[in-house]
Amino acid sequence: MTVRILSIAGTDPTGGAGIQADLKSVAALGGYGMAAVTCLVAQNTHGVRSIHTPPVAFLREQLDAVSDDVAIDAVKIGMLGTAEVAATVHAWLTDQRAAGRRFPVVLDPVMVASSGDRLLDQDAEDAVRALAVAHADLLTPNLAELAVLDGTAAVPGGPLDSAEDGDPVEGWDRALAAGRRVAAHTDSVVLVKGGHLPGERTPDALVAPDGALLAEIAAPRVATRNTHGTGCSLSSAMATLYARTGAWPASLAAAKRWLTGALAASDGLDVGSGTGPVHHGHHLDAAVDAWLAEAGASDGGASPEAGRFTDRLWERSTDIRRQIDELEFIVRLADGTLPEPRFRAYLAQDAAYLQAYSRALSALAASSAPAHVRTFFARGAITAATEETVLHRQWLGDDDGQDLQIGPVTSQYVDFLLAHTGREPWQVGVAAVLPCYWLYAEIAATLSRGLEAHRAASPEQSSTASNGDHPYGTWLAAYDDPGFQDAAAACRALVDEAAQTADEATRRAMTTAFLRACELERDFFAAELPTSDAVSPRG
Ligand SMILES: Nc1ncnc2c1ncn2[C@@H]1O[C@H](COP(=O)(O)OP(=O)(O)OP(=O)(O)O)[C@@H](O)[C@H]1O
Ligand SMILES: Cc1ncc(CO)c(N)n1
Repeated sequence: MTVRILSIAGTDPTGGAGIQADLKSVAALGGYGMAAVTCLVAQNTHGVRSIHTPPVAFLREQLDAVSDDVAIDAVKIGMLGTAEVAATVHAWLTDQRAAGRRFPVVLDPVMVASSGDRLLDQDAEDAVRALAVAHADLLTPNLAELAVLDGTAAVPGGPLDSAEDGDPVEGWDRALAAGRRVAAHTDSVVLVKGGHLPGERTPDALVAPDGALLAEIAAPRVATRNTHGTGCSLSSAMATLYARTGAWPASLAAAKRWLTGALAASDGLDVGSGTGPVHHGHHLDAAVDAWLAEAGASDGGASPEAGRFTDRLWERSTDIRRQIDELEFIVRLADGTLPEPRFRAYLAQDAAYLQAYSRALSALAASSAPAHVRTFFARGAITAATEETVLHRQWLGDDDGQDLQIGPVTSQYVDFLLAHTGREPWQVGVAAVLPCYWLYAEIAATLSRGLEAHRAASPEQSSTASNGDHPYGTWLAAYDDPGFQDAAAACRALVDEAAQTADEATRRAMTTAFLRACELERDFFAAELPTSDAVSPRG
């Protein structure tokens, strides 16, 4: 059944936060969104300009108009602004309960905007606390709001003590402790959010009134400044998913997956010049593209000449790239905790892959592509066959790979490349090999951040060895090399050029080949490999 979710919140005319973000989030997660406005906020991605609060009697009329007519499956409460508004919502909820209408209530205790602007009167804090105690099932404060609810905003040892700077682990422990106190006091589940902690991780956790830790999720921090409205969006997502499932931990797991994708795709939006919004409907792009393609329209509805073809490829690969970033293999490769046999097994497959890859690039060098494209890939074929193989030999010893068992993903990827570079138009071939350059260049950047964190954690090593004592430091450094990054940028430019010479059907084949290659890159990292003796240790 489609769940009916009512948001009670303030507005954001730029659509990134407040009620506008709530409606988008509810729709993105398959719910039916409704909204009653508490106050109108003149704001944009730079901050709040002014706030207009209509008479609260009118808010009550809006709420009654909804509840007199529609069965509500969950309520999300956002910005309340004043004590009077909070009391009005409080009274409406009390009347709903008295009338026997029970629905879950998610309260996002909005107090300060991400721009730093205050969104709640000082004297309204008590009214919000009272609302939390009486009616909330889930509270979703950020660290600053948690400190206010906890009454420890300026207290040493409170949750804010190490926010933004300081030790993230210690800060997270303090936040969890404050979350437990607030959960007990309000008899609500509290979603403790680590978005404002320093460091590479953005942990989130659910704590119950009895102090139990119901769930903890350590998602990687998405490198973007576009975080406007993440709190609004997450709390609406939680209301929608809980109405569907009745389970907070499952709701959080699904909501975080969606939100991480929305953050990752936010750079594809061009909304405002400050702290931009997230792309709520990022997962819908593919469906719309498919409908348009069926209708005979051009890719994505945009004219083929508008923007770079590879920008759209990048956007379409957002989900796959996020899945790669979240792979245990990648996370542990970055922090150096990947077991060495697993790394060696991967490299052995990669060595086999590179030999075939070199043949695929040679096929492009022998294709009907323009001369400068053919020379680029002729050089690439040599590089793949030599430099990268040398790197592998450092790790795999003199093992020539004769008795190596080629894994199923390796053969899939190799077959895919050889088929697309030999038998398809050259434009499709260059799109098929692009992920091997571009995704690796991007992942290398992510991994080298892991390497830097590692170096920072063991400074005494970094002065003597260039890569600290990170076990895979030399390997990581090779892909972060400027030469490799340049080759990736050049390959991307050739794909853009290829797209300009291609007809619509070929462009579609290019997109399909690129996305398939991205999936194969993901599967290659994720493959379960036998850590067999066929891979002999380095001599
Ligand atoms: N850069 C990021 N990468 C990944 N997740 C993030 C990032 N920034 C915020 N989040 C996530 O977004 C959610 C909202 O967290 P945050 O603590 O930023 O809330 P907030 O301050 O209430 O948001 P708002 O900016 O809307 O006021 C959390 O799940 C948090 O982990
Ligand atoms: C209306 C509204 N609610 C919440 C926030 C917090 O991001 C905001 N900026 N605006």
